[in-house]
Amino acid sequence: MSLTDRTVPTDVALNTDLYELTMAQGFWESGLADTRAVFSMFFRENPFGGGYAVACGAGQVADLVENFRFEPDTVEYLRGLEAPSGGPMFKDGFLDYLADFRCDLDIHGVREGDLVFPREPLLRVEGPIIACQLVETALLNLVNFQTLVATKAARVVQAAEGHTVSDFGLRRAQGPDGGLAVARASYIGGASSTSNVLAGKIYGIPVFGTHAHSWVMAFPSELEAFRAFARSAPNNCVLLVDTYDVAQGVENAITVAHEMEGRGERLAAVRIDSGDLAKLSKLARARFDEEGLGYVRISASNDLDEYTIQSLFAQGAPIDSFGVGTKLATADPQPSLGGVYKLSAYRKGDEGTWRPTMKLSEMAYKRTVPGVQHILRYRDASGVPVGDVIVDDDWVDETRAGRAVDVLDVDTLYDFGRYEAEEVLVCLVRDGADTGEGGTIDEARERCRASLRYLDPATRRFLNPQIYPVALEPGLSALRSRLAREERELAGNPVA
Ligand SMILES: Nc1ncnc2c1ncn2[C@@H]1O[C@H](COP(=O)(O)OP(=O)(O)OP(=O)(O)O)[C@@H](O)[C@H]1O
Ligand SMILES: O=P(O)(O)OC[C@H]1O[C@H](OP(=O)(O)OP(=O)(O)O)[C@H](O)[C@@H]1O
Ligand SMILES: O=C(O)c1cccnc1
Repeated sequence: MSLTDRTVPTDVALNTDLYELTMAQGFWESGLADTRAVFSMFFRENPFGGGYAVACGAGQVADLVENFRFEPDTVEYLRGLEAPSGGPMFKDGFLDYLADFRCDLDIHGVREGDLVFPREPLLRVEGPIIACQLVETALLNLVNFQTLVATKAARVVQAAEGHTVSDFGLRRAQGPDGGLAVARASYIGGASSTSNVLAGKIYGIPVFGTHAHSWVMAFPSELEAFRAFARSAPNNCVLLVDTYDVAQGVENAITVAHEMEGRGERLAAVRIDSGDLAKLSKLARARFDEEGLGYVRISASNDLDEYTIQSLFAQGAPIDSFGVGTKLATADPQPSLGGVYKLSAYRKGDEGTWRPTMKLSEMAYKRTVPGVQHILRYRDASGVPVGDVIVDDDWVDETRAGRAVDVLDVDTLYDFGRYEAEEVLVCLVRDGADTGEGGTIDEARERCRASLRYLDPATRRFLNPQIYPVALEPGLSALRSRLAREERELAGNPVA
């Protein structure tokens, strides 16, 4: 695998499921390739039972689209594929088409670091249906995982109450690409640094590290190990004090801290990686303070997540920073966001208007939202978001401005008329080219911080958070009900 300045592998066009190519060949052969389509990428539930998700991945969408090419060696690989019942999988004419293919799409998306809620379009992809279909898997792959991890990171950072969090997850991440995505998404979600040096080089994320137990075990005694580390890394000295016994480890760190002071240096911190982190951090804090070493910080690690960190502070643990690995990198306990990509409108030939489409599932919960959707976020006078409304400009009910109908329950109505609204989606890609609206990861990180600061604490809390209103503009809601009725009638089941 080659790693470049993006997380997506170089051959982005093949970073897909086979069926996208099979369908693309079908669209090409049926003369449908240029039918205009709109797809919406969304998820149905906030991850981790929380009240929000942090959008992440949109900043890399333009890069993906601009590099979406079928290079000659890729085309030759596809030419060599055999269908299960014999013969070539792909036709020569289609492969010639792919060789000249340009991903001529317009893509709108929720900016990285912005909050996003169930059923609203995280991405809206518009263009020839063949191009929309070909990018499906790669877009989901890019946005699903990073949104999940950015949300996890935001929760961990929220629990850390202003104390720093470092991503330590590379060793437990889902492969090298997964580790990079974790570092990037964690940083956007609010982590201050990563132990992943490649992520530091590629994305400019600050890197941070201490030392392992093996360092201590490689010396005849812990004190000698600490002394050698302090000599070798005096400006970056964090000593791991739990290899044998934390109380003794702290005493050894105190000895070394005093020796460092004699050389005009400072011990930065100690790290505790096992045992009762509340009890041991209090012990360490008390001893450093008694020794006039109040500047030595206390760092903790060991299978941490938002709940353990919250509990540690509830116990009064004087911990200054956290290293969080496994549970961040694997988005424990929810391994996937479950984001999907659904056709929401299409337009044939030179038709001037879109035909909205929806998927009517047996479960109302799985019913999609039709149309060319965008999101209005309403805020109260102090900037707190009070609700999001999904709008299709072609289906607005002018008589009910500011009103909205809950996305899951048509009997729940909202009136946002007295609030200010802002557009949530930005145009990331226009005619296949980067608009520059994706922004930098530092901007995304700041956006996430600000968004969470404004979010109602009732929606932000971990336990039984208040559901943030996501609604449809009344015209779009009426359209959705009509399409559902028509689809049921077509299926011969008008009352279901
Ligand atoms: N005071 C505490 N309150 C709540 N959870 C804690 C506290 N101290 C530690 N934990 C968490 O409890 C879990 C288990 O801790 P424990 O001391 O058993 O570590 P361990 O993994 O068994 O130790 P080792 O790393 O030596 O194998 C970890 O997730 C740790 O973060
Ligand atoms: O606990 P995490 O959140 O995953 O953070 C990363 C862990 O990785 C390191 O130890 P490693 O797992 O290699 O060994 P250990 O568990 O025996 O300390 C480090 O000491 C952390 O405990
Ligand atoms: O630098 C550290 O302390 C570190 C990095 C990765 C995993 N565990 C610890």
